[in-house]
Amino acid sequence: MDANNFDCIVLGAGIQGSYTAYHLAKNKKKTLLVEQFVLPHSRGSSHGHTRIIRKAYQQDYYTRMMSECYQLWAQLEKEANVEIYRNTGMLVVGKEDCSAFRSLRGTLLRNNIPMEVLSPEQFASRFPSVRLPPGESAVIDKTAGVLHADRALKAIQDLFRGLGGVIHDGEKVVDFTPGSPITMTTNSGMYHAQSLVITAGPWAKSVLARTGLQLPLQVLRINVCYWKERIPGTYGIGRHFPCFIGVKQHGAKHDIYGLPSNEYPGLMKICYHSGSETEPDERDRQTSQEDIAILSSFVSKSFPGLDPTPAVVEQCMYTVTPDSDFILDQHPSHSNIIIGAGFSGHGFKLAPVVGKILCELALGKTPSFDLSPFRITRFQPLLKSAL
Ligand SMILES: Cc1cc2nc3c(=O)[nH]c(=O)nc-3n(C[C@H](O)[C@H](O)[C@H](O)COP(=O)(O)OP(=O)(O)OC[C@H]3O[C@@H](n4cnc5c(N)ncnc54)[C@H](O)[C@@H]3O)c2cc1C
Ligand SMILES: O=C(O)[C@@H]1CCCCN1
Repeated sequence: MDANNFDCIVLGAGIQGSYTAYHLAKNKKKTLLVEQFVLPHSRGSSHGHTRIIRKAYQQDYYTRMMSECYQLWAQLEKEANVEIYRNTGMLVVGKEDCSAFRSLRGTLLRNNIPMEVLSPEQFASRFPSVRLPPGESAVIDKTAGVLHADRALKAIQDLFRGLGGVIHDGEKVVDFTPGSPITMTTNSGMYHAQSLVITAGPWAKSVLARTGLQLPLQVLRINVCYWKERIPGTYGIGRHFPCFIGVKQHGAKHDIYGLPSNEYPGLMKICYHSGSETEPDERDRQTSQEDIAILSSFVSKSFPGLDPTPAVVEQCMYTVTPDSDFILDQHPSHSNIIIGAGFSGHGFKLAPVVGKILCELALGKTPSFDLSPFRITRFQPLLKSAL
């Protein structure tokens, strides 16, 4: 078999593409994973030390997918012999009359997820360093915690290589011709494969536009802010401080979320679940600070033990769909082109199952989960191309 012929090519080595490639290699498929940047890199959506993992979701289908994700993350830890998940629990705080807050709590209850409902008195005694605004309620998702993201990405790529998978990094896909096989051209070679999985993160829209498919994806630049503890360790992972999601608190349009201080000692990560629109290659030209102003006000009201000016600001990108649900589907005109896109700022924890589903689609197997929430046809009225 020619060295440039593969069963499957995966375009994009973020967490979704890397997990897909791993599942394909486990299925004994000759797989090429192509990445435009030299690995590891910090120009997409999967870099950084930490991500939240949780079962608390508004929709049952994500909570159900998470059960298998926890098993697959544990399997990765075992196979790679690295710690990836750390249980911390996660506080969900919001108003009783907020439907998103009630849905999160309802999903936990309905699915028998280990959880706790805290009265304002219990909250004050358990979390004296956090102010719960009057009229707000809190629950804890006890399954939640922190994923060590950079470590996870490296681990899955190493395992993929160990299974005989091929990674070409620093190689940008510049063109591909649908067909059987598909022909893919990069800035340094030409390859053929029976199927192609596109997991291009913020570049998905422009990559797919080459096939005439215009997906309603919006790329947002996210300021990843770290805030200095006045007394180091107050909100520390070592003191079992949990992750949190503040559901539209203090009138904010979007959620605010945080992770205990860990990767940068004495600094707690608190971010806004939205940002400013950008082109992925222009990320650093976007300098809006609107979200930081919202966060500063939130920190001074709710986290009195933090200095309300961020000590470190890093950047990352979300690729969001109109309904914040993922796109996991076949290309409408080319069934051997599979699309994983639009992870809308919450896809990392789900990557083990996303990778499994994309692998199943690439191999023409029946997917293990109901994909109706993730189908491209839900955007039919928005799509410009003829499906
Ligand atoms: C600040 C922030 C906080 C987040 N918090 C959480 C969280 O707490 N929990 C959670 O579960 N999720 C979270 N997420 C979301 C999660 O990180 C993303 O959903 C996930 O990383 C998306 O991965 P991806 O593989 O789709 O994209 P990416 O990581 O961007 O990967 C796509 C890759 O494709 C490559 N590529 C693109 N075009 C080409 C080309 N033409 N040729 C070759 N390569 C190409 C890119 O270079 C890139 O490496 C967060 C995201 C951000 C930004
Ligand atoms: O996926 C998550 O768990 C977080 C929740 C808050 C926003 C960012 N993503």
